[in-house]
Amino acid sequence: MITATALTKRYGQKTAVNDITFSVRPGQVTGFLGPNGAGKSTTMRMIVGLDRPSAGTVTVGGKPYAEHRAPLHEVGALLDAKAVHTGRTAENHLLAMAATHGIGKRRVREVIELTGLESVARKRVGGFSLGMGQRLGIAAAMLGDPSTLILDEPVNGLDPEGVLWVRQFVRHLASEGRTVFLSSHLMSEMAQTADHLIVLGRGEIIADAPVADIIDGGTRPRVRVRSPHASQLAELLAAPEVAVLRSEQGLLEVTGVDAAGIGDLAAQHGLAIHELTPQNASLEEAYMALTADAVEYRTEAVR
Ligand SMILES: Nc1ncnc2c1ncn2[C@@H]1O[C@H](COP(=O)(O)OP(=O)(O)OP(=O)(O)O)[C@@H](O)[C@H]1O
Repeated sequence: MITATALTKRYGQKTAVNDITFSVRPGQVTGFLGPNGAGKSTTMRMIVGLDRPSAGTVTVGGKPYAEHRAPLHEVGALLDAKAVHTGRTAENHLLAMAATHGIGKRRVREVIELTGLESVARKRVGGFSLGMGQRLGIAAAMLGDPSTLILDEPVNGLDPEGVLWVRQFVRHLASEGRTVFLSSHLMSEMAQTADHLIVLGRGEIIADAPVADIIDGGTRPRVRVRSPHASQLAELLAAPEVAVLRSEQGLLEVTGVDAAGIGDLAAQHGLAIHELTPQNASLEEAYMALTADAVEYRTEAVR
């Protein structure tokens, strides 16, 4: 369990994290989202004691990170996967880390197996692919068999197989009752991996809710309608609460009426319909709507 209370971090004039209060609960995967510069990494660094809060507190398992006698058993973190001594082999890197924390060789072998690094364990980390580096970072985070895992962008740059592996791995960790807190910019991945989301914008919390609630709350259901009478149908659908978008000849994207309503209306007027598909709301859309006011660098639409 991670508990942040009125947590604030200022760098000179810049307030990176502004008075945020949240909990990350055990037994589920909590995603941490937000535009670039929103304060995610700063928050994660404060959780593991790498940055000191300017105000407020953050605890893991009831205590600030630094007050745990064996912090690696409490929290495992992957914050910068590239921050590994490149001349060492993966195994030696893990053995060195284990030794400084009183962790035995057996656990090193276990985490190597757990993260699928057996075949490359004796190779130098300098020659590792990004995916292998991420696995090694996760192996290091797992060394102390911690009850809380904090992973900053664990799927960054991974191929689809690596992404799937991370997803299954973190879901498994949560199912064991651990607290899993991870950040990512990949919305579709987050939608499949996380149970709960905390969304940050300009250092403040803009959403803290189950994934399903965020998706439902941020988007209105849409229906895709294909008809040779699209124009006529669009006129019939016109109402203050209805939005009809014409993206191409014969195709309408309708919000404000469900598929049954559209189908019935078309039938009443004898209009043929060739397609009537309710569109699934996506986390990406909900996220864009939520963070529209919080992005530092807005891009113009590509024309
Ligand atoms: N050491 C520092 N000194 C000064 N400003 C900093 C420092 N670290 C972070 N910042 C600023 O604090 C803000 C939050 O940065 P942070 O890296 O936490 O954001 P983030 O949400 O992790 O972004 P990204 O998605 O780009 O990784 C940014 O405006 C950043 O420039």
